[in-house]
Amino acid sequence: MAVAVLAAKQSRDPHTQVGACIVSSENRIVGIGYNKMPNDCTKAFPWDKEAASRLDTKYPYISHAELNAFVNKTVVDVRGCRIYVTLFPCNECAKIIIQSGIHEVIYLLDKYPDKDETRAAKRLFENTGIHCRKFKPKNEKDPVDFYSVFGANQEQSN
Ligand SMILES: O=c1ccn([C@H]2C[C@H](O)[C@@H](COP(=O)(O)O)O2)c(=O)[nH]1
Repeated sequence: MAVAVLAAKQSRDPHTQVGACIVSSENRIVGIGYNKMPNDCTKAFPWDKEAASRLDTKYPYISHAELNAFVNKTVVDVRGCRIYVTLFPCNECAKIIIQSGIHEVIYLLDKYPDKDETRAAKRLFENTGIHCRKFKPKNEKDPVDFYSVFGANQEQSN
């Protein structure tokens, strides 16, 4: 999860930085990603959350952290791997996780539990038997500030 947090810090999304790290059954990191605009689109698209038209917001354009971790993978097959994500995956990312054969999702924060995208993702994971668990730092002295990507007090709210 520390690697996913570090990846999230690369994101230019001013509101929510997300990191993802795919790990093999032999505990090797095989893919890292963060939420970003697609290559060569960095300057052309807005980071706004709201606008008169959804087409003028960031949402239709962002390439999500999980997709980028999958695209960046260093192995042919990620079947049997687990994925560490700083944010509970949306339904589109859930589909990528399922289709790629990843069998476990470890998330840091479930920031949007009431969004349809999150609820659909949970249904997808439940139906496919993909195990999801919230990441728990091993102890308070852990040198990584896992929640720094979300700002203060996010840990308590979930
Ligand atoms: O599974 C997911 C869901 C979302 N993201 C990214 C997409 C956006 O850049 C942010 C969410 O922005 P908000 O301003 O918090 O709505 O998270 C992702 O990478 N993976």
